[in-house]
This record gives sequence, structure tokens and C-alpha cells, in this order.
Amino acid sequence: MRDGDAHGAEEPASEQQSSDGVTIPEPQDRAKAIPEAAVARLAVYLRVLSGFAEQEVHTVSSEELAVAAGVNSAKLRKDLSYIGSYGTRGVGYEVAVLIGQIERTLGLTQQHSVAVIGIGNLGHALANYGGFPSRGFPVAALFDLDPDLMGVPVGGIPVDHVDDIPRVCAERDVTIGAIATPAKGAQDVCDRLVQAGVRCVLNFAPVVLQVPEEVEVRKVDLAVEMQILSFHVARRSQETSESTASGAEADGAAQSKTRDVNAGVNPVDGMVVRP
Ligand SMILES: NC(=O)c1ccc[n+]([C@@H]2O[C@H](COP(=O)([O-])OP(=O)(O)OC[C@H]3O[C@@H](n4cnc5c(N)ncnc54)[C@H](O)[C@@H]3O)[C@@H](O)[C@H]2O)c1
Repeated sequence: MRDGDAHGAEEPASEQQSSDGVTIPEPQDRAKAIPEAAVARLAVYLRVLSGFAEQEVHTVSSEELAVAAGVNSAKLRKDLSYIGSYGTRGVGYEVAVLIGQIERTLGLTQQHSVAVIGIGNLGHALANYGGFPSRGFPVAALFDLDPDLMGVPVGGIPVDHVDDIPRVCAERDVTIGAIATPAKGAQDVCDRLVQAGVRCVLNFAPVVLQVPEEVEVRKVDLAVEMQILSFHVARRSQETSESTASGAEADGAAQSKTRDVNAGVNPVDGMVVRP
């Protein structure tokens, strides 16, 4: 079983050093060596690059892309080296080419239809969110067990009963199931999805799901994200009070302007934490 809640280890299987000091995995190790945290950042780069493409920006330097994505440029270059993209010295990266490489790596060259299960507050929000189809994840099916919801369209899609998960998922070629039920029903819903052949599960319910080895689960927990934010706020206020205590107020403003970008990097996934 793989529950993708944890952020993966950063080190690939084998590495070499590029001329500019970036550690690069051997080509044969690239696909299997991409750490979980780097995969998450590739998705961020893709979103940023899509914005550049919409503005008809054709090339981008690693520094520009790093700033826009909120990472430091060494980490960005290392992440892109995992997919065999090193850019051209003095020019940077071709936006369209890099988008294609990241999409292939993330398996986004085909659409993934999504089923949402549990059409309450969160399920309604997911079903109505317009951002999924444009990123290649159309919501194609909705399930609940509340009789009052049966057949009611949400975001243009009628709600079906969970008993119909196998038929509807097969008919609509669903590959991702997003579970937005209370914790109590989540494992049963997950089992139904797995029996219907769904191999990717996005779990919003506060419970650890048991799934077969071939099924990939990602757990989304906004409370955990808020705890991470809280950690950074607490650390910052501790740093400020230490700095005040040591009489360093006079050069505090200058320090915050020149502070190395690494000082703001989230230790969990390498993203720069915005104040
Ligand atoms: N991960 C996060 O960051 C996050 C944020 C908010 C809510 N949640 C979680 O999302 C879930 C839904 O929250 P909500 O506020 O939308 O709840 P809600 O009570 O508004 O909706 C739950 C829906 O699930 C349906 N349901 C219950 N048991 C079911 C089953 N076995 N099969 C199918 N449908 C079933 C109910 O009929 C209802 O429509 C909860 O588990 C909550 O803890 C997670």
C-alpha cells in the first residue's frame, strides 16, 4: 500500500555533478528517482509555465521560473534535471518544450476523469470548481447515499447512488476517486472504488485508508497545512525576539532584505514560505 500523505525522501538512486554544481541523476535512474516532493514541485512549475505560455512568453530563465514558483533556483534546476531538462546557458528554458516534458512526466498527456464521493459541503465545492477540467481532470461522476440528493445536478452532473459506482465509473472511464465523505464511510467508499477498477484515490476524510499495493492514495489535510504554517509563524516570532534580545534591531531591516532565499524554504517540501 502507498499512502502519499508523507513527503518523500529527496535523494535519487545515483547522481553526478553538472558543470554548474547541480547534482544530476543518471538518465536510466530519472523516472524512478524523482522524489515525491520534486513531483509536487513539478506540478507547481507546470502551473507557472502555463501562465507564461498564456502571456506568450516563449523562454524563461531558471531564476525567473524559480521566483515565480517560489523555490530557489538550485532546487529548480535539480528538479528539472530529473526529467532531463537542463535549459540552455544564457537563454534558459523553452516554455512550450518544458511544459511538454513535465506533462509527459506527470502522465498528463491524457485526461483523468474524476468521481467525487460524498456530495456535502466539500463535495459541492469540488464538483463546482472550474479549475479541474482546464488542468486535465474533468469531474465526470458524483456519488452519495442520501436519497434526497439522487439525480440532483451539482456542477451540471447528476448525483448517483454509491451502489452504482462500478457501472458509472466504467461508463465514464473514471480513473481518480475523490473521497469527501465523513471518516466513518470512507473505507467502504474506497473499497467500492477499488472494486470498480479505480487506481487513484484522493482522500479528504480524516482516516488512513487500506488499499491494495497497486492503488495510489493521496491524503489531503488542510489542518496539517495550517499546522505547518503555524510552525513557520512561531519560528519567525522566535527569531524576531532572539534578534531583539541580542540588540540587533538596528540592522534588522537590512537583514530581511538580503536574507538568503533558503532561509524561507519550507523544510518539508522545499517551497519558499510566503509571509
Ligand atoms: N482534508 C481537508 O482538508 C478537509 C477539509 C474539509 C472537510 N474535510 C473532510 O471532508 C469530509 C466531508 O466534509 P463535509 O463538510 O463536506 O461533510 P458533509 O457532512 O457536508 O457531507 C458529507 C456527505 O457525505 C455523504 N456520505 C456519508 N456517508 C457516505 C457514504 N458511505 N457514501 C457516500 N456518501 C456518504 C453524506 O450524505 C453527505 O452528503 C469529512 O470527512 C471532512 O472531515 C476535509
